[in-house]
Amino acid sequence: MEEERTQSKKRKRNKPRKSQNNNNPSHQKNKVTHDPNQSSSGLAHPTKSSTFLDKMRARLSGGHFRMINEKLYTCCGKEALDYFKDDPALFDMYHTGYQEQMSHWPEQPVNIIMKWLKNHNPSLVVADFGCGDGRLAKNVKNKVFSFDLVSNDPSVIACDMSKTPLDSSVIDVAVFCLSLMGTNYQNYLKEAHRVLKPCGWLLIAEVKSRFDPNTGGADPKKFSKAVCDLGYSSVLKDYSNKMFVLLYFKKKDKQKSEMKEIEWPELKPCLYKRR
Ligand SMILES: C[S@@+](CC[C@H](N)C(=O)[O-])C[C@H]1O[C@@H](n2cnc3c(N)ncnc32)[C@H](O)[C@@H]1O
Repeated sequence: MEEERTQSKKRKRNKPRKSQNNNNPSHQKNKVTHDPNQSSSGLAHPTKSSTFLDKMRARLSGGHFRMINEKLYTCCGKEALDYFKDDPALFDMYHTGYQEQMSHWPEQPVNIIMKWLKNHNPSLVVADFGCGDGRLAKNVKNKVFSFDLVSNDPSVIACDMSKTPLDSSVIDVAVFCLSLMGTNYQNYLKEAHRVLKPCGWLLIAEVKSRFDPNTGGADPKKFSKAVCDLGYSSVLKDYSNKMFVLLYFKKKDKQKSEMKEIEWPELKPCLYKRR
């Protein structure tokens, strides 16, 4: 019972209250609010207090983002799916904060993956696992199946990416761009292996600190070995970017008939600091 109460407290801590959802335009649409900075002419004066309010709003929004981000890194895919099903507005809140964080990165990994695809045959069929706003699909000529926990766009398929609706061996390139978030991340890579054709590509972009053993991150060699044991060959590891690593694997042509137990290293959550 005590355990249950603690769990329930934890659940509450991991969820911003729905009524606090000031950042979601859909929640604001039908709301009439009184803004003390609004003059009788209806034009807002950029007063000191509006700057203060803006700062407070930004702080609240940043806090919500960090809370949702931590939740996604500390639960399995099924729980993450239920979390957003319960309140889809949290997904917009997460992505507003995520875009804010990414705006401070000198280079976005999704752009590198776009360039890679543009340098390869556009007939390659792509699956974007954890596609976010589906930017990859919108910027390449390839046929892209985009998956995420919530779909705000008809081109995005909402699902837990450990179980996509794709048939086996239909994909040429599987992309995970900063999306190995769940505690069961290995199930996402297994799903990618199932849907990839023999010799298909697996491209992984991940936050560098998650693969830095000096700061509590996983040993990249152990991660790479686990992926190879699943049935891939490592083709290239690119550590040149300050913020993220890019790992390129190819699915083996022939799979071993008996699979040995794979030792997956734990991937630490990527928690963003308050700015
Ligand atoms: C950090 S964002 C990156 C988005 C996009 N790939 C990019 O690079 O801009 C990670 C995305 O993975 C999604 N995600 C995490 N776990 C997932 C799961 N189990 N199934 C589907 N999507 C998932 C999140 O909802 C989020 O949109």
